[in-house]
Amino acid sequence: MTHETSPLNASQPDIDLALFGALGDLALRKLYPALYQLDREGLLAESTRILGLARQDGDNEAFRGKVADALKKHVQSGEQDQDSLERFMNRLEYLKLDFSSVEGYEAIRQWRQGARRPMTVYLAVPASLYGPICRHLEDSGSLDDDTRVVVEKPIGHDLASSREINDAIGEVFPESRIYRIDHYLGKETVQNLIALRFANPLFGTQWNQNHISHVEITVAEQVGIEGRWGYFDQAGQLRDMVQNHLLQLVCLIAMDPPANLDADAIRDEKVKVLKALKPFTGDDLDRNVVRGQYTAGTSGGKSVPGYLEEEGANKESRTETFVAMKTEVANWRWAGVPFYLRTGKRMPEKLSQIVIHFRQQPHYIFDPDQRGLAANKLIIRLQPEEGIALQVLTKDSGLDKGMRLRPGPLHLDFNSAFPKSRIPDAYERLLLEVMKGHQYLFVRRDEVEYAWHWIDQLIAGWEARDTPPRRYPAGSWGPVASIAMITQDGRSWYEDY
Ligand SMILES: NC(=O)C1=CN([C@@H]2O[C@H](COP(=O)(O)OP(=O)(O)OC[C@H]3O[C@@H](n4cnc5c(N)ncnc54)[C@H](OP(=O)(O)O)[C@@H]3O)[C@@H](O)[C@H]2O)C=CC1
Ligand SMILES: O=C1O[C@H](COP(=O)(O)O)[C@@H](O)[C@H](O)[C@H]1O
Repeated sequence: MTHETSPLNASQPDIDLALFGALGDLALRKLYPALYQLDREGLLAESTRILGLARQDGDNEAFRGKVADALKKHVQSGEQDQDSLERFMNRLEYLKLDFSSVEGYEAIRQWRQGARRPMTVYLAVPASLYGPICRHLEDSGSLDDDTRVVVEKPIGHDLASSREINDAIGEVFPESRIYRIDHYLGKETVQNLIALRFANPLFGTQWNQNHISHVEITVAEQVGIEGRWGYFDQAGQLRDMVQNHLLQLVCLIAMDPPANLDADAIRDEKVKVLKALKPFTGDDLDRNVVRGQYTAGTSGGKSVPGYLEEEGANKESRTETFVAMKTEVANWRWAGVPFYLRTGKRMPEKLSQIVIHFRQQPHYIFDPDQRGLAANKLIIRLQPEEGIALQVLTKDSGLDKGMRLRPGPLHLDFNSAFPKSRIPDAYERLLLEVMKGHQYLFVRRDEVEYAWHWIDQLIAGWEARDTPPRRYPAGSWGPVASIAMITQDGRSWYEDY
């Protein structure tokens, strides 16, 4: 191992990886860097091979050149060492293939001939190809009984299309060998939610409507749509971010304790949360959901175009780039506790955090002027830096202060608290878990479908109203209405960044 302490559990699952969409954005920007890091950490078996499949002309050498360029760009220079790079490059092979036709798949069967290790097939391609690729793999005799398939989000556009895609994959693979990625589940702090909630009685006993007044989730992105107009305009922020990432965060915060850490025990509890999400009805939608679209503004000190001026834009588009909502998990634990969610593109900074607001003490004995001081908050920061802070009230120090209170954090910054361990990227964790055959960080079919069911009713309400999104300038925290939505409840978005 070339690195100090690996936060990933050291073992080397021996697999072959067939990567469809091998020259696409996701592969180049996320998957090779993650695989390289696993290799560098000593977590890929010596015999593991990686077959890149794409439709561009090319051979192994040209392919390795492209991957090397991607690693140069996307791996920190201090983490690029010659031995690891060379070892990684030697694992790579290339096959030119048109995925939509069974012709050519025979080459995958040949590649696998004689290999004893199981194959993982990673589909980094549009979801419309998931079914055809699985079918062609099966028909060409390229699959074994232990082949696993990894699919990316979004699975479909709504409940009906996600069912079709899941059916098509399910004709070839049983659920136990399907790994649906939601990369937020691979983020270190997201996994820490499980440890935090279920390993610490301090929180476990307080985690309900008796002690928590409300929950906030912000997933703010500084980027715009990064040249992905074609995809994004069909999706919008609700489908792109809320249907998957934000709802997964809601599930992990709201779920009841699973009986154990088995994948299905956890996923059963998450499904119960999705089923308990209150649907939006009638005026609820106007009051409790805000859609926004960014206009020209400033991002990172530079002028940036509005959504409708992005390359390839349809000037009439009403697609939302921002959503804020107030929702509720209607069950025994959470009844009456609002969950405020917001996510948007072109916000002032990249910031993902969950804030759990605890209730005030029932009887207050301090200076009445200080009554407004906020009660305890637990701030769980996913990015940019990962950490957990508990906002507590303590006595202000000094002889002349009497019993004055002062809010301050009890703070756990993962980078400084555990300086020896590098925090792995979400894709490293997820790829390793697939290779090990662990499904607990992957989304089960019924989770995807209940999430779509809830999103579909929200979209149907929007469509029935046909109101345009509210505008917000790039570089702002979204439409003013999203601030009004929370202030009307006497609260505000937590802004002590
Ligand atoms: N990029 C990201 O950050 C994220 C992506 N995802 C998901 O990951 C998947 C891949 O996304 P992304 O990498 O961005 O997409 P890209 O379009 O960048 O990559 C897809 C790749 O698949 C290839 N491809 C498409 N059709 C065929 C075909 N019939 N035969 C052979 N090759 C084909 C494309 O080739 P060609 O270039 O020749 O068209 C392209 O290289 C999608 O499902 C996306 O929703 C999920 C989360 C984030
Ligand atoms: O899945 C997606 O996620 C990214 C945001 O991911 P993050 O890890 O950078 O927070 C988002 O930009 C993209 O539109 C979406 O498809």
